Amino acid sequence: MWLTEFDTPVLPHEPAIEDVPPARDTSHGLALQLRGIDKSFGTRHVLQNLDLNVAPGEFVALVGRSGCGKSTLLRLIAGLDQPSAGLVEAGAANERRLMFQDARLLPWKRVVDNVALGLTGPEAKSRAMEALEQVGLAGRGNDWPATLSGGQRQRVALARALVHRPRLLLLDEPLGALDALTRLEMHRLIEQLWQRHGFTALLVTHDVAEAVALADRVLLIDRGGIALDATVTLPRSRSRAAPGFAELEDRVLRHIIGHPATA
Ligand SMILES: Nc1ncnc2c1ncn2[C@@H]1O[C@H](COP(=O)(O)OP(=O)(O)OP(=O)(O)O)[C@@H](O)[C@H]1O
Repeated sequence: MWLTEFDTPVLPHEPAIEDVPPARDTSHGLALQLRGIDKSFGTRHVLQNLDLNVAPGEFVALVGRSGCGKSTLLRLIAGLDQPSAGLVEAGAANERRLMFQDARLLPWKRVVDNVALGLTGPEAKSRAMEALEQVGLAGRGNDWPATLSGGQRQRVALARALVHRPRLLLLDEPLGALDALTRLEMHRLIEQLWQRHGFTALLVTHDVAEAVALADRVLLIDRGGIALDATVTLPRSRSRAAPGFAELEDRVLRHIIGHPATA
């Protein structure tokens, strides 16, 4: 499917992206609350009795072995699938946006029209242009998606999410297909946009260093639950060479391979 599942119309008189208030609390003061989540596919129990609280504006990374259920969890939070049991409270559906590893742009629409998808009213195009500017693609709005690099396409996908001013941005391996340098540039961009707009971010990644670089908390999913919830207090923006970075990365990696450090 080409369209994201979140292409909901936005009122034309809504303020520009810069005017967005920080992420609003749910009734619990949380951006996201999961209680007792079970998810099974037939006899395969992927998630079991999983609880999670995420505060507004937090940046949380989900890591874990392939097949541990990271994407399944993100899909439940996005509302694309339902848990077998348990409660998901993640705010209004039109305040959540999901970004995937592939940008899923419509090849027959120009870049700006891809970003404006789902917007209505006379300001739709200018808002889309503004979002493109924020991701460093001012001037590329009239180009076709096929003329963009992989990294640029992911920037467009980011602009397409941001133009809806999400309170919760769900990122499912969005940088997984990019080269190392482009990934680092995208880290910086995502961090800047998160700091500027105040949305809550949930990032699924295979790359523990990426998780440590970006997240306030790194969650390890294992055997259906959260096996590690590591708070990252390193100052931003983080360099892999910074004191403490490698130690934290190593700690998470050791948990993933099943040999947590004892000290
Ligand atoms: N629609 C589905 N039907 C049946 N099984 C599914 C479905 N979706 C996911 N699964 C299974 O659930 C488990 C978790 O899958 P999921 O995609 O969430 O893992 P993941 O941690 O995101 O993996 P990866 O890191 O490789 O992307 C896997 O065993 C997968 O085969």
